[in-house]
Amino acid sequence: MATLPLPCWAPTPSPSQPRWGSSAAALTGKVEQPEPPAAEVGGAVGSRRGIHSGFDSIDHRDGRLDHIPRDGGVSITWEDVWVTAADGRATILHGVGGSARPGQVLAIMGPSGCGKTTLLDTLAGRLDTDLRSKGDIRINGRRQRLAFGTSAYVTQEDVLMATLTVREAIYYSAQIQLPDTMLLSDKLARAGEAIQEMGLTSALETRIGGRTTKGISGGQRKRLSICLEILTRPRLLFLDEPTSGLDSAASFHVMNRIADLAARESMTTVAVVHQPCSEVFEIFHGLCLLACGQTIYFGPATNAIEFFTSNGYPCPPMRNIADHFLRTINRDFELESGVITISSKPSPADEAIDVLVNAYKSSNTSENAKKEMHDINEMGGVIIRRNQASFLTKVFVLTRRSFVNMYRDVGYYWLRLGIYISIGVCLGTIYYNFGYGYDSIRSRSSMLMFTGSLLTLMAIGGFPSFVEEMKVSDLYVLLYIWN
Ligand SMILES: Nc1ncnc2c1ncn2[C@@H]1O[C@H](COP(=O)(O)OP(=O)(O)OP(=O)(O)O)[C@@H](O)[C@H]1O
Repeated sequence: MATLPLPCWAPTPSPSQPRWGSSAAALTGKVEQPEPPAAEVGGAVGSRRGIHSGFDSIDHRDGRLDHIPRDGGVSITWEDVWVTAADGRATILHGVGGSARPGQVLAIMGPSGCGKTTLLDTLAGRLDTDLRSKGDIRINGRRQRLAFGTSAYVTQEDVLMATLTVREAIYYSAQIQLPDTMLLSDKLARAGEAIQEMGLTSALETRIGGRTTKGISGGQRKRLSICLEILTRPRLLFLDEPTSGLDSAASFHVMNRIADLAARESMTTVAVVHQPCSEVFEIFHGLCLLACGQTIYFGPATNAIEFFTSNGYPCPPMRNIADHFLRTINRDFELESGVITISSKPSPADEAIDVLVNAYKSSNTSENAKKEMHDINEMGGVIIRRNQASFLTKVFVLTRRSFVNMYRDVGYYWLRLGIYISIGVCLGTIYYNFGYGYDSIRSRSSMLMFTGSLLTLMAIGGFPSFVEEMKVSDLYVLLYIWN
């Protein structure tokens, strides 16, 4: 075999996976799908020890992964991605590009409305139907859909069942998401690990709560949402504002744990982040800075400040560099504050965006980013499909969860039961002993009519609970069917 330069995150050669097997497959267009060992597919806790032993050292700050697990992780590249509204009136993303590699955390930052969530949705393949995208998005060098269980997405809005406790939410989720080949004790152990990783031990027995009932705090809700998604140890994790609602210490711990997990499990993490504190910013390996749908900077997070300084926007002393980036390119409030007038020249932020976008296009950073994309695409890689819980397990666990939910919902279950019993007693009293004559036929029909209408009307009362459950179920649909 010809000696090719070894990219920094190439898998350690082994008899079961030759170093260049996947790469060669990508180049020839054939994908070799070696039958993975059962433990690896299932992702059992026991198997994770095996995976861990597959890599010795990971320096996750400079992104060099000297050894990665045999299931070589998932890289994603995107080039010249455009997103427009279906009616053609607005262009949200203007030809953005970038890449993310296993073990790394890529932060997408930018002012509000610049297209961060749209980019995340485009990469995750869950763009709104009223938006159109074009561009070249590749998973391990190929245009392909992600196999089951490969990716997870934590949405901005936490979709959780209000009546469950934190422990129940995680345990039910573990039973539904993890494969039947995994022992229940292993599933619970995996859930325990995720609970510890997200620092939820103290809130385990607290109800989640919702609009009407107070439950866990906003920060704990966010951590719970992340916890539910990392149970399967996805290869690709998309996070939309994982630190919103968290104080700076909690933000740091959550992001730090996600970065550790990414490094340990060779997980590729792409996160939309709003205004990180300096400690959190230091955790990011890569930074994708957007403004008005255009790339201001894409490259190592550590080099971003140098890029701003060399283009005339140095960070003032004692200012958080993430704040500095966002302040420099935020034009939203300039109109209101009178900086922009109809006749005036471009505002300072418009000017900065213009300078930085052009500077980035002609910079070495942009060249390096393109080279990196090319290298990643050349590398290829095998995506191992994961097993999921069987249909029967899902039905059983979801039914059980639904009963627990209804049983604890006083309005939905107990109040309705009380109403049914009272109406039953009334009807029984009114129609008691009405005999078997011709007259009783009319009485029976009117009673049946009344009971039928009542049940139909009462069913409408359960609609809000049904909507809540649908939201949670939608998430599962995304997780299980969309994948
Ligand atoms: N379905 C849509 N149709 C038309 N425009 C849309 C649609 N979805 C989003 N937009 C617009 O696209 C722009 C980018 O939206 P997006 O949600 O990606 O921004 P963002 O950077 O994530 O903002 P924030 O940080 O406030 O969440 C916004 O101006 C928004 O109004």
